[in-house]
Amino acid sequence: MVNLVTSEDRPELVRELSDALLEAFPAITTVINNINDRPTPTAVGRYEHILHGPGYITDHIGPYEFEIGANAFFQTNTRQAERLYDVARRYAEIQAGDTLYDLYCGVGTLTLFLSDKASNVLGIELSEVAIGNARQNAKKNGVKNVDFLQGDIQEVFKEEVVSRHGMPDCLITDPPRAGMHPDVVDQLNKLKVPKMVYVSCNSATMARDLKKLNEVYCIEEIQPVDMFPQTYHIETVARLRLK
Ligand SMILES: C[S@@+](CC[C@H](N)C(=O)[O-])C[C@H]1O[C@@H](n2cnc3c(N)ncnc32)[C@H](O)[C@@H]1O
Repeated sequence: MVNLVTSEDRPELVRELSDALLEAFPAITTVINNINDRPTPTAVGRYEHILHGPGYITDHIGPYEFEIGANAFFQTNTRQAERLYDVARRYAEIQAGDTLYDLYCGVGTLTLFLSDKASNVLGIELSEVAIGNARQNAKKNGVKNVDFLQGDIQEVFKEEVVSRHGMPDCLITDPPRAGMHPDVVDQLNKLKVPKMVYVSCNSATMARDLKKLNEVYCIEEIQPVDMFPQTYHIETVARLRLK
């Protein structure tokens, strides 16, 4: 996948560049143009044009195949991602009939990975592209016991959602580097989920959130996973249980 991020929407220029890239690198399967006309250094545009191919790539984690758009999150180290998800699965201790929530679910990776034993799984995610990919990924992998909600966790993860989808027996949270918004942490403390698994790529914000969650939950175990070899970055998984 090649994602051309431009500050202007100039189809005649990007088309020429896209054609040249496709000729020089025949292995490219899809080319996208994200138009970011805001003064921010981000690769996620306000909108995108698909210049070539389906607009997504596919990758595998465990037995599952995932479609991934340019604006959707996917773990960069696919081989280690399976190990990370194995730790999350071990910590979640899902029993037959369990209801599971997957907050910040991306393209539904953990949602599908943990769906086999659970009775139903709800994934919540901000990115429209990622949630579109997640729904498609569930269909593609024949997983029928999952549901996805698009929106900001802070807005969406409210009592109405719990009354509609059922009280979770276990909840996975895998927020971005900034960690969880304080309101989301408060909501988790209020909800009193029996088991929780917190996956994080930023130990500092995770420590901040765990300190608050520790008012209501015991932190039973923490396992680092080396997702970023040769760097000081580390992914961390924590197992929490209601006190
Ligand atoms: C670290 S990724 C985890 C994705 C997924 N669990 C995985 O392993 O592939 C964090 C995800 O949170 C989403 N996100 C960021 N802020 C959010 C918010 N306020 N509400 C909902 N989702 C959010 C991002 O789009 C991203 O997909």
